[in-house]
Amino acid sequence: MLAAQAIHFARRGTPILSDVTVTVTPGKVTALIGPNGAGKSTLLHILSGALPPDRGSVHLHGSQLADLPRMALARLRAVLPQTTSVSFPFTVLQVVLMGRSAHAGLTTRTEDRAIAQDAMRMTGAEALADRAFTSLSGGEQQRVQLARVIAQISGAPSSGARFLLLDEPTNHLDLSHQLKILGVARSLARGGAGVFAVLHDPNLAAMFADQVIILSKGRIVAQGRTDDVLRADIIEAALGVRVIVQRHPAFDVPHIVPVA
Ligand SMILES: Nc1ncnc2c1ncn2[C@@H]1O[C@H](COP(=O)(O)OP(=O)(O)OP(=O)(O)O)[C@@H](O)[C@H]1O
Repeated sequence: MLAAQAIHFARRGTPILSDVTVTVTPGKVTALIGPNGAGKSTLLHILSGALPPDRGSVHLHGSQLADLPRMALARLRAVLPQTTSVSFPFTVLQVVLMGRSAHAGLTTRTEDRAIAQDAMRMTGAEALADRAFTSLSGGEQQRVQLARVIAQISGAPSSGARFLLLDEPTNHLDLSHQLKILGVARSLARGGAGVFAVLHDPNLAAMFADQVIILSKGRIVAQGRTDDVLRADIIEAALGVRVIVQRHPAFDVPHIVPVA
């Protein structure tokens, strides 16, 4: 279990997060949605341990994040940031293998290479393995970074569930790859991982998440089962868009139609 309790965070005296309590549950996909500037990335950074909250606590398997050694933390949770930069022309395989450094240090074992290959296969990046990362398109780079974080939490069983924290994982992806990547996230969750994903499209949240959290102006306005949270009144109040919520024609999930 990865749990943030009563988080408060401010920058230069401006509150960014106020009294935020969330739980990322192993076996489930939790989607975080909310308008631009709501504090979603900030919350993800706090959940990852990269940013200490001003008040409140974050626990992973019962330990305070700040008490976990960095390498142990890196083996238990991987983070896909909103933007990543690789300036040296590493190959795609080298970038994905960087995800294994928390397990193998600077050496590459046969199993790390196999895990990297598997992760690249999952995200449709295997054909790119020998390309220079810097030569890839935005969507290709995103799929490689996703393979890197999947590789980071793969491998021999750990003492507890692992967590994937994804900030807009569908960024730059075409529709086919959006569905593929979120399908991979869901199957990793079905395999026992806890997945926390910042998403902008409530329909993708409806299709792939088990739980949805809506953040607005640094406060949680709704959280719970997808069906309970993705309601027209809640979405309209939080996102400021008039919507009609129907049932999806193909799946038993909400389908949100914006009304201009
Ligand atoms: N380093 C910083 N210094 C000052 N303000 C910051 C800093 N980082 C973020 N903020 C502010 O904190 C607020 C929340 O930012 P955050 O990136 O968490 O929002 P978000 O919900 O992820 O937004 P988006 O959907 O646009 O990515 C915003 O008003 C942002 O301008």
